[in-house]
Amino acid sequence: MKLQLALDEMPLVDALRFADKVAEHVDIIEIGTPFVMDEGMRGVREFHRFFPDKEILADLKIMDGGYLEASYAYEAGAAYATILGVSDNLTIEGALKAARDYERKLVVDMICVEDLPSRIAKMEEIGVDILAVHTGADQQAAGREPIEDLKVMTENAKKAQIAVAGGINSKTIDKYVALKPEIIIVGSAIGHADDPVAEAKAIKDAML
Ligand SMILES: O=C([C@H](O)CO)[C@H](O)[C@H](O)COP(=O)(O)O
Repeated sequence: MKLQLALDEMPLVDALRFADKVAEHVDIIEIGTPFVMDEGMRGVREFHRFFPDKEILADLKIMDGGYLEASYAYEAGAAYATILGVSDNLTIEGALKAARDYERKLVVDMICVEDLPSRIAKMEEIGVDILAVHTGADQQAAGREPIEDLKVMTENAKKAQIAVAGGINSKTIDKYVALKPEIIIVGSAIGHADDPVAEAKAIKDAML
């Protein structure tokens, strides 16, 4: 089980310093969507350069132009790029072709997918690598969390690896670990913690 640290809100230099502090507890470093919007692929390139031993994920949340946009992430050194599960199947197939051409992985973010079981089946038919259950920041603010969607995912996914994101922290980690996803994604709980190293360590320790 891998811990993915989502870096969403920091300027590049602050994010590099921050990641350096918590890196020993982290397996995948995510260049989050707001970060990518702010810095573009420079963020991906710099993290790949400074953290050659970590896998880098570019959270592009692709919605169109699957091959081209995923290629940007892989060219910059990302091991993973993300695409939205609500995208057209042709877009997902294009991004998956890019993943195969670059020998990297494609993560489908299932945020806002209404019929999870049927979309999971379609994504597995297309052959995507990883399916991510995700309760977004705005839904979190309305009191929602991803545990029920994760249960649906674990009951329905047959081949794809599973990731989960959405406000997970050291107090809630155990119930997510119990469902055995391959990747647990944590952003604000570590990024906003008084002691980010202790929070990252507590989360990673719960996964061991
Ligand atoms: O993907 C994310 C969100 O859409 C902002 O881009 C976050 O990186 C992801 O949800 C993890 O962050 P937390 O929910 O704060 O743990």
